[in-house]
Amino acid sequence: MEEQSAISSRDLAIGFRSAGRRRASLTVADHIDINLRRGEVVCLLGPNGSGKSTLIRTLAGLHAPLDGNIYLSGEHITDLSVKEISRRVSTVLTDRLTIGNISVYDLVAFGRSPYTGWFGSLSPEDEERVAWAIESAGIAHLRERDVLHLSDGERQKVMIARSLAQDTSAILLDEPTAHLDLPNRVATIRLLRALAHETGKAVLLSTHELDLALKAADTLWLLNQKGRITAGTPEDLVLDGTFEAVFEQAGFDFDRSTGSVRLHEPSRGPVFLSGDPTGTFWTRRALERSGYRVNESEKGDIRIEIAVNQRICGFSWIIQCRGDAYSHSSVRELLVELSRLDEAKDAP
Ligand SMILES: Nc1ncnc2c1ncn2[C@@H]1O[C@H](COP(=O)(O)OP(=O)(O)OP(=O)(O)O)[C@@H](O)[C@H]1O
Repeated sequence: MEEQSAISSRDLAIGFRSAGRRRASLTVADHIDINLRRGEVVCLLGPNGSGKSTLIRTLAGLHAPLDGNIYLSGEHITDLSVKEISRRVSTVLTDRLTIGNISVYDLVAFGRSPYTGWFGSLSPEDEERVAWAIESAGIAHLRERDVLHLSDGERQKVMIARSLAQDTSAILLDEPTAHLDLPNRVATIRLLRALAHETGKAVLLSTHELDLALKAADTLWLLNQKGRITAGTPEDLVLDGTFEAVFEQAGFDFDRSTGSVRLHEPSRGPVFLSGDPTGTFWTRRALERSGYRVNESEKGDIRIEIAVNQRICGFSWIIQCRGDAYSHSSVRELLVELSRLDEAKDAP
């Protein structure tokens, strides 16, 4: 529904204009018709250089489009003043901070400038919003620190807090989790999802973390190397093969059955696993790393049953191979046994 649209584009072309006559302008992507709706988290994925940052900057009004139209809450971006744009869209970009001698609190408070003016004083409501943004981003302990002396991850969270303080209907973030450790990545994604789903904001974030995007996004925008965007629900794009196609290049092997990237070409097996789901999951990982093809069907010489062993508060693995059974109590033992069985099979 158009009234739910925070940002949309029609026949948009993005790229870089030449500075002089001798250089041609670079079209990064064109014919872009997207709709970023309130209340949803969209992850923008694409190979290096496909144009994710350029798209984010263009949609935020920070970079001029080559052609086409951008609408913020239904209004053409060129009909809006800079202040009106900054009340509708906030950004968290990858640029390094060039200002120093300013505290985290003051930088986050700058997020209120579309409402107060650069030198305007904060109202009690503004202060409340800044305090909420600092608390939500988990940076209360950094309030008085100089922004120049923050770690990359801390700075990233401060920029997210500033964007929250800006209180816009759309939040656009370029690789917001790049410098964050796993707990902070999870916290940031949870926060962004809560903002979208509970307060109706539209969230667009670019990332190279395929797994995170597949789990976090309500909608994926896949930008391929030819500048084409395909939008859809993550699972639909995996099942119809679009997801793999976008990253198609030698050595990239996405396993649709597990939703993860395969690092190793299987050369042994197949092995059939059954039993406890947690044990099966981790056993599969170890087997695939060791070059085994793990099979869904019961066909094959080797079958492994994984059970929870109450007596030792752990797991046990029973290998059934050519009429014999072998019992083991660790993945390491299991791998050694499988190697031995492999060698025995190949022996003359
Ligand atoms: N200032 C510029 N002038 C000319 N071309 C540029 C400029 N900045 C980026 N490009 C080119 O535009 C294309 C898109 O770049 P962009 O940074 O948007 O890609 P990206 O998908 O964000 O890449 P990455 O995943 O590596 O961060 C690339 O080919 C890049 O070389």
